[in-house]
Amino acid sequence: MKSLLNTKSQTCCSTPDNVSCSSDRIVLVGSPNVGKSVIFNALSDSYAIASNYPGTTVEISKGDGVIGNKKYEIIDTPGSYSLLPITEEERVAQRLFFEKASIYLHVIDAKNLRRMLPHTLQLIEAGKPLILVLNMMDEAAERGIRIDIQKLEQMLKIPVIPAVSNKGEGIEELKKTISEYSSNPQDFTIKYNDDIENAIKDIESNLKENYEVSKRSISQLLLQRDQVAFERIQEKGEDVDAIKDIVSNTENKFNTPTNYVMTVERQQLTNRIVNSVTKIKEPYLYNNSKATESEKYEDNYPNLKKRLDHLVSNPLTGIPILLLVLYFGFYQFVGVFAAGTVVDFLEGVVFGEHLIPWITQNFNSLVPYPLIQSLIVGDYGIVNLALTYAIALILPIVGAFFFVFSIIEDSGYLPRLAMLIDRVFKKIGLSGRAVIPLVLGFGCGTMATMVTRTLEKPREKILTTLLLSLAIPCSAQLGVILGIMSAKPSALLLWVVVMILEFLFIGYIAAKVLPGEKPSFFLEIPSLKVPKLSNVLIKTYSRMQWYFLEVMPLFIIASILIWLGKITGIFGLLIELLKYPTQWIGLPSEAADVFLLGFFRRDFGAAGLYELNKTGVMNGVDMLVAAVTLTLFMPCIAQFMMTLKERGLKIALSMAAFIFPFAFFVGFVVNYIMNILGVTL
Ligand SMILES: Nc1nc2c(ncn2[C@@H]2O[C@H](COP(=O)(O)OP(=O)(O)OP(=O)(O)O)[C@@H](O)[C@H]2O)c(=O)[nH]1
Ligand SMILES: [Mg+2]
Repeated sequence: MKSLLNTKSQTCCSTPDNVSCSSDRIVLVGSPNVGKSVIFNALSDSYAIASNYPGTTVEISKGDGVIGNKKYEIIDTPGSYSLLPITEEERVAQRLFFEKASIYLHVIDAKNLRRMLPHTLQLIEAGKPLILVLNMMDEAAERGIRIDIQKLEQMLKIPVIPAVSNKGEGIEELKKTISEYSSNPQDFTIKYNDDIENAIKDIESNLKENYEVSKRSISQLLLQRDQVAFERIQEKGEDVDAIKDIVSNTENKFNTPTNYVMTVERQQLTNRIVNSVTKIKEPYLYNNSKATESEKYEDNYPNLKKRLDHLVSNPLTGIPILLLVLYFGFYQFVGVFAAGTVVDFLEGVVFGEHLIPWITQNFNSLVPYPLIQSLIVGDYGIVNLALTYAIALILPIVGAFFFVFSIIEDSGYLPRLAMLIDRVFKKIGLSGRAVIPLVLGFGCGTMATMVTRTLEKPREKILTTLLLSLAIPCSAQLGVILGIMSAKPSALLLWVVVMILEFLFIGYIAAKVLPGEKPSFFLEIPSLKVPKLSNVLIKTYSRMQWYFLEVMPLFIIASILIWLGKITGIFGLLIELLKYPTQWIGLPSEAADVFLLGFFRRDFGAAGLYELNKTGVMNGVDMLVAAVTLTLFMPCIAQFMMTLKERGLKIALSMAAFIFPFAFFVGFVVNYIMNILGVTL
């Protein structure tokens, strides 16, 4: 699967003369949502999505950048809180830690120094060439926090650069510091208690090989039973058993896990540093010495934002606001405007009246072979099906969705929505964290399946992947369904109700059946921000580009497969077979075509439904049943491949085996109930 992000990499040969050819690396690390991707974008020639919610970056992205007159490979990593990873994407960042890098940039949020500095201390101890970027200085200032940068530099013995990276402030200074950086390993150590120190020394003396990080630092990781560190020393052929003995002996000396003991001591040192370098301005100072750090900040949060924050987070006002966002953002803008007005114009006028007749005519006169003609310009040919659907139908809908989604994500609304929904989600075995991949699923299920990496527990990942495959329609499908059914609002409403019930029902049952640990909910809540138009546009563009590159080849492959299926007769046979379940759920047999298309892509099927609707063979109830069945249907090929990649063959196949009969079963039940009640729509 292609990376979500552009990874342009040039060879040294293409470097201009005045730029030295080097493979030096700059690695950006730090907690989620501190601005790493914004800085990556400023330093490199590539683009990584930057959003106002934690866990935007789930894969490493690479780009090249010229700083001073030297060329660097720049690497953006998923957020990680410390050197000890918990989630999968933190592990991604950690693996890189054992590789060579010329410079590490630790990006932290200046208003959360106390929480983020322990990670800096770990990086310094690892002997990595390090620059500390104190980002979000504007928000720190807003809360009355003053940081003495020079003093912090002296205490840590590394360069510290204050920045407001989304406004470009501090970037030039950062570049200058990078180009002047002379990588002297720092002689900075945190002194732990004697038992820990002795264990560290013992482990160090057992490590015979050379590493890219200090032995002291590896020993500390081993002492905390870090998996990646153990993998690393095993690869190098060290005496793992002897080291494990030291680790267990040390653990026996404490009542609490070694990891905890060390974290507390590191935090104490951090507190001493933070107390001596920061000042909170008087008017902002919270007059309660027992208040926690976050409570103090809470009090310093500007008033308007605080009120708005309260409105969106409190269920009484939050739920109506959510409904308004859904109605205007998704129904009106994506459904009515993009899937209705824009698609009608593009598909009906631009493609239908001009482009397709023109291409067909010219092609047919140039290539007089009917077989080839049907492949290229036939009803299901590449031009009619792949190009028209991908460009005139799907692209505007996906674009509109990502435009709205980018505004929402940039404002910081998503994590608040996660908090709001957490309680309901607990009942279906999920945590509020799952809101982000699930909402993203309304855009593109493939992308969303990848984002399930940000979830903590395997069980929650499986559940979310299943719900994404089963119950969440992607924007292309949603757009088409909204477009068709907006003519029959009651059918649309019923469709929404059936989907919600089914989502909750499957979630509830799956949560009961699936073994595994339940998720805890911990999500950092970023500040509310006014979304920046340029940021929203560039994000929408980059996601559309990704979607387009992902979709286009699949559409073309699907067209070819359909063509092959048609000329070999396999297609006809499959349609005949599919007619049984189709009729069983009360639909006209023509709908079998739609379901077969749905095999190739779910939105493809929805587009088929759109065509079928135009012929007028289906009534309101039929449309409802078809839309329900199709939404539940197997996801598109791309999403299936991603599920396979993220969850493995066994789980992906089990999901598929469940989804197919289940979709028809629900279609049957809906049709049955409608008939019994004598509903006409
Ligand atoms: N106020 C303010 N906002 C910033 C600053 N730098 C970045 N942001 C915003 O903070 C949010 C997070 O930025 P990202 O670059 O996505 O953060 P990240 O560290 O890559 O996050 P993950 O990929 O989730 O780990 C975005 O909305 C940025 O526009 C800053 O200096 N000040
Ligand atoms: Mg990022």
